[in-house]
Amino acid sequence: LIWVPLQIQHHFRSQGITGPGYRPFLGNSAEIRRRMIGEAESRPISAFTHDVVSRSIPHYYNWSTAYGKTFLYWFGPRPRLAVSDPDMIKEVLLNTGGSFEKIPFNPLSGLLWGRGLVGLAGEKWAVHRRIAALAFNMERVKGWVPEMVASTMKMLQKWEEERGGRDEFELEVNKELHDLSADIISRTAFGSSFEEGKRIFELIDRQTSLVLQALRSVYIPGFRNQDGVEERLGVEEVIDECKTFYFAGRDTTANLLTWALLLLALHQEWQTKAREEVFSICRECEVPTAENINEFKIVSMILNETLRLYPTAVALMRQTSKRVKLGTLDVPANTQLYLAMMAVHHDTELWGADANEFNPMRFTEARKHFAAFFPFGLGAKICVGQNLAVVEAKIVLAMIIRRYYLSVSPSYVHAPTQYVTLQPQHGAHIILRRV
Ligand code: HEM
Repeated sequence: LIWVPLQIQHHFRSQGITGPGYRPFLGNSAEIRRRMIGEAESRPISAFTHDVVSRSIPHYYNWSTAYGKTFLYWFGPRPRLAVSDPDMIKEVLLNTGGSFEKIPFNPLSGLLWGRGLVGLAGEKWAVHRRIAALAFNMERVKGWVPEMVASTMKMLQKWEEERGGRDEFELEVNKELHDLSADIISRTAFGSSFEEGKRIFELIDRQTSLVLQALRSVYIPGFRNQDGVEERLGVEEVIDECKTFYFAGRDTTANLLTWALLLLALHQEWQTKAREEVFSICRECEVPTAENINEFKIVSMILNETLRLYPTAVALMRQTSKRVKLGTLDVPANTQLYLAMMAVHHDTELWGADANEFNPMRFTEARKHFAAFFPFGLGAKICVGQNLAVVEAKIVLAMIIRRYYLSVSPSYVHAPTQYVTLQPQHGAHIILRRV
């Protein structure tokens, strides 16, 4: 617990990589949690700026300022290399030689995730991945558009009741969008609705074995592999995947939509542009359809810019399975890698001097670097629910801005915080006025 970490530290120092220094047993974990995150979370950002890296990932911000973009810190006795160089990130995520693996879960998280796609490795992962990719392919996702529209309609009707004839009203949209996102996953992937599934989700949240009985309506297809043999998941495996989709898909999509609404409420000019686009596309049909999903160019740019500034996944983790070369570095086996997505997305060297500004126009230009933007990950383990998330986000955003003008409420406190995903610590208070 002391000798090996010091040796590893020395190994990195001899290659020019320094960091906060190993502390026996806990490493730097306590410092991160108590001092840096605790301090950052106790203070909101005074104005609604998008220069939020220092608040959202304070340990990365403080240490990269002190030690450089690549530095070494300690998660308990495990070395963790923080990386924000896009070439190195590309090397890690696109590697197919098995040099970089996902970090195995601790037993508690393993209970929740362990046997689903997020926690699996090797051949088991490959089988689950093929089946999940089929379940979420674009054709299938497009077929779910009427379900997404129905869920959103239901939410908007509730909002109208809330408005109760007033010109304008205030809403905390983060909670609303979590319920909506849960409803959409249940209707599409599980074939039930959030109301019906509420009890199921409570049970999942508490990790009880009753999940089995509750998820009867699961539909996850089989898959015929190259040799024509059908690959099917067992009931238990399907249940684990449903839990995975529910957890991996609900908060991420809900928070993407929350940040997008907040950004449009702040940047009125883009709200107007987006609304004009929605009106011009959905002229005859009141609501978006599967056919016009691809026509939402401005809405897409806005969603990308939202994911750049407020990436819901924040950072990706891997670990080296053997001694590897990463860039010019010689990295020992079992080194964890913290791929600082949020820092890359805000990097002025990659995005220009206005990297902290909201400017969806930047997505009309070719990107400087392949790995400058990776909100859904890259390579073989790229988000399997990306199609669902993007189609859902376009539909929900289009339907909301078609119906309401948005502005930021004076009660909104800008405090992006990482709680698994990136979320507004004190909620997202928006004032809505009927269009
Ligand atoms: C805005 C919404 C979303 C974002 C930003 C997002 C982000 C990500 C990222 C960054 C990864 C890669 C993790 C890694 O490489 O370590 C990932 C993987 C994954 N995502 Fe998403 N996700 C979103 C929505 C969804 C949805 C809607 C679902 C399912 C219904 C989903 C299911 C998954 C699964 C199962 C994986 C693991 C894939 C694998 O290991 O093969 N995600 N997601």
